[in-house]
Amino acid sequence: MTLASPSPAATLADPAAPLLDFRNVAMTFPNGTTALSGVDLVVQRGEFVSVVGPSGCGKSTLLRIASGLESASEGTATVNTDRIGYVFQDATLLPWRDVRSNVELLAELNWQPKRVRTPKAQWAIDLVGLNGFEKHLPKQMSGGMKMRASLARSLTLDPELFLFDEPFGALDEITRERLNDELLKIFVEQKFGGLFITHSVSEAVYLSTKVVVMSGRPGHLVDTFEVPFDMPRDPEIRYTGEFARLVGEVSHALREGHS
Ligand SMILES: Nc1ncnc2c1ncn2[C@@H]1O[C@H](COP(=O)(O)OP(=O)(O)OP(=O)(O)O)[C@@H](O)[C@H]1O
Repeated sequence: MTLASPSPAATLADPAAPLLDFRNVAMTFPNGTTALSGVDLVVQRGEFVSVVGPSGCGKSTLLRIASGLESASEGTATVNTDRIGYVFQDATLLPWRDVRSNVELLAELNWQPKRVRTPKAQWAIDLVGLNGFEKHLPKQMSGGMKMRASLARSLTLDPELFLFDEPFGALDEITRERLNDELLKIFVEQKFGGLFITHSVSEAVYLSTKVVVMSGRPGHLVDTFEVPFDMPRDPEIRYTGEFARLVGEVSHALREGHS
């Protein structure tokens, strides 16, 4: 699903400030479960940060706090924009709407007039490679196409901060790699800040400018890796020794943080 944030925990107006700035963020739910503790995390404009960590360590909770859907129980969670895109693993398109009207949905809910939202939706449809499929219903689309439509729906709001909760987790390997390349192309063009949750270390390294590794619950950051490969990223980088080495280092940190 794609969302525009209602209102993040705190917002600043300073354009030089990081898009997202978490300091010592902790989250304990009313039932006593502590999902996060002492999380410090910054996402700057033009940074693509992936988070990897064991199941249940609080990754989705982190995104929900960033989006304003949850409030941190301790620390400060500052988001320096109200233009937030949110893409979930499930594309959650409305089954009775075709691609075009699904993509227009958020703009419609944001009261954008049709003369503005229709060309904007077409721009987003073109950007994600769904040109020619505007009249297709979700039941006529593959998982990859639905995810493209979900991305396009969020792009209509020109997000400055894009939150991704395992968007490609349910897709086959080839479709996932293709969508990774398309997302990177959009990232390079649109220059948003990205916060991307994934269980795939190689996906994290391929997409990101920075990979952070979380410990088991309560989740906190145990390691950060700067990714040295240039943007736009050459797909062939995936098959190099340098790439494999970095994937190995992140996987090792993940295992250490888990034990
Ligand atoms: N609303 C809630 N109330 C109580 N506990 C919750 C709530 N939401 C999440 N939790 C718990 O907080 C912990 C972190 O959940 P979260 O979904 O953030 O983890 P995750 O790292 O995204 O997991 P996964 O990788 O399996 O998707 C889990 O133990 C989960 O059961």
